[in-house]
Amino acid sequence: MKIKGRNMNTSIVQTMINSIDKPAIFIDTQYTILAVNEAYKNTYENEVIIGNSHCFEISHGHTSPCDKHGEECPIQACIKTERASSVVHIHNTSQGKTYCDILMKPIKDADGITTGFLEILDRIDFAAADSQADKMIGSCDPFKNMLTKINRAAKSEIAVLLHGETGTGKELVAKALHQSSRRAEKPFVVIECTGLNENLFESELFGHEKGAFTGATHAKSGLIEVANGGTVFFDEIADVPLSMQVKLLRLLETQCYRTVGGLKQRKADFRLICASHQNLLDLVESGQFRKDLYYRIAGFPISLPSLAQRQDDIEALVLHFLNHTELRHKRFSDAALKRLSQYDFPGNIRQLKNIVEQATLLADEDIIEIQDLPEQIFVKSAKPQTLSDEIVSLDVAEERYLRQVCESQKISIDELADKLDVSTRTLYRKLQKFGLKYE
Ligand SMILES: Nc1ncnc2c1ncn2[C@@H]1O[C@H](COP(=O)(O)OP(=O)(O)OP(=O)(O)O)[C@@H](O)[C@H]1O
Repeated sequence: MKIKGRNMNTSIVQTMINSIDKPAIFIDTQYTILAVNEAYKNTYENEVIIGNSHCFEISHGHTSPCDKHGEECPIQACIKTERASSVVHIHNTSQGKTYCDILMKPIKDADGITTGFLEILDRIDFAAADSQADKMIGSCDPFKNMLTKINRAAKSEIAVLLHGETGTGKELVAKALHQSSRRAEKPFVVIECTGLNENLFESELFGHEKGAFTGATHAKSGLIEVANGGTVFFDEIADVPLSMQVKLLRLLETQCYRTVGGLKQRKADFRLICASHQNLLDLVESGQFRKDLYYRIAGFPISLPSLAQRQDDIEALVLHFLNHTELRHKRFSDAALKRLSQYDFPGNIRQLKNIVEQATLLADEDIIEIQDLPEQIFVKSAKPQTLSDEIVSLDVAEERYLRQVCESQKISIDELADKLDVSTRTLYRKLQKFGLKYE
């Protein structure tokens, strides 16, 4: 990328910045702010001095660029790829630490030389790095990647398909999508697809007229009508019976429906979000889910990471759930937190929440120790260990592998050391280092 110093028409840039309805700045290649709009100034407490302040000083209170503080710098990505780049950062705004979806665009002159970068901010209000009521909590990379997708999808009407193991937060994400959308003031309606037979599904969805079937003593509105103008969340969409899938497809394609026993066509107006813990493409392959319906609902697929992929977030989530108990003055000991971070949580965030609630009740003292954790933590999970895409240090990989071996092997410690190709003494030393026991 060809880069030029600070030699450009700042009044043109200022006019461009002023026309942007989100907080925006123009910065030169040395991170100095050369133009700023009112929305940006109002976002931060730190005062912007044109030609003097650096972006990282205003947004983070740092004295050097973000990549020197363990965060990705979107300017570096722009320089590398010569294209716009985006990243999710936590900024110190006038409302405290706030997630922001940052879009960075290189600005070139007539000769194709980059004269600086346009930074546009989009606040993400539905998430926080540390405990805040009614927010999604987390800060690890898989969580931040998910936030970007949620934030982008929320701005459009596209049909979103959420895929994640049970308890990973699919309903919470669906609510965040709704609350960040233009439909936020309208209803958010959940349709639990599990256990609904064909008749029930149709009358729940579309409503029924008086006398439409035995027991229909009065007319009843369907959930599609209740959701008018808002969002409908179909939870566990894979459980919709095949015979009903075609009716659902017709509703989505035509946005029209009839109540059970009714003749009049009604117009539906809702944004569609679906969720499944199963891989729908596998179900399409095996003929259990209609391909046409799949492509209709999977406009924008979002995968939710399991808690095992979010080990760095466990402590923040523990504190968050603790804050929501009546015994919020209690604290988890370091050892108890470490034990929690070693467990792989087949029930994901919901299970962690339950465990925190149980442990606060079980602990007689204000400090919650390992022995206060519920027994399930000490029972080997049936979930097979697989290699994830996450890159961890060799030290962490060694710890995880040893933990897995300790839980699964029944041979003597000498035999185990032999198989691991270390001396028994070395094995004991490693077990001690990671706080593991081989029994
Ligand atoms: N990032 C998060 N921060 C804080 N709480 C969370 C987060 N994600 C999920 N939770 C909480 O975890 C619990 C489970 O979340 P939710 O019901 O949304 O999961 P789910 O994937 O829809 O579960 P299921 O597949 O069983 O329907 C809820 O109490 C929710 O508030």
